[in-house]
Amino acid sequence: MTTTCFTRPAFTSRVVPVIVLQDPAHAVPLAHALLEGGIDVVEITLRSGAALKAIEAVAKAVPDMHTGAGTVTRVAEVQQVIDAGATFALSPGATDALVAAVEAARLPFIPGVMTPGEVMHRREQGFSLMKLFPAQQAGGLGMLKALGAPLPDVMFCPTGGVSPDNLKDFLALPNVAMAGGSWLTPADALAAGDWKRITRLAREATDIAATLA
Ligand SMILES: O=C(O)C(=O)C[C@H](O)[C@H](O)COP(=O)(O)O
Repeated sequence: MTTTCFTRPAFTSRVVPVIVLQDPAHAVPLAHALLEGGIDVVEITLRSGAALKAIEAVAKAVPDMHTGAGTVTRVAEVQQVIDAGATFALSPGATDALVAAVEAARLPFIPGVMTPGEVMHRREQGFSLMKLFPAQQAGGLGMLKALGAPLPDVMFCPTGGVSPDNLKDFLALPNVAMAGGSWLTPADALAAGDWKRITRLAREATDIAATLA
């Protein structure tokens, strides 16, 4: 068992916002808006130049938020996100070098997978929770049901094509721990500082998840 794999994340939300921030000043108000909507985890992706500063801001100013770094695809990024204050990392895929780096750094990590072979490879390395990406394009609900038959001990966070319309179906599957998506933090809402809209989107998602509790 790797020491970095997730068995059960510390956060309670079954919905993970996948966030691309262009302005680090948006990070803290966004985190508060999500918390107000019942979401206590963020995946701040390294898909913008503001990402590390945003991670640092939330980690310092919003202790109730579990701050994850997303789109961690390079070994050098592991220490960068740790230094910024991320408490865990996620990736759209994974490499053995990246797994070795998070293992050495003891950073909890959710690797991305898309095929049964990749799932078996990461399970062999001790991971029991994996990001199915791109979830919808990879087969969505049917793919998860198919994976669950031979590999029932692996849990997934489907990401990619998840929306309020299919969120309940994903979360209802026995091998889905939580689901991620960008719909919770629309770029226009971030740009406008429309934090009430962000809270509404979060509450909508957490209410959907609560129907399955
Ligand atoms: O950046 C990463 O590390 C990724 O894993 C990609 C994101 O998860 C998807 O781009 C989210 O997809 P949507 O929710 O359909 O917008």
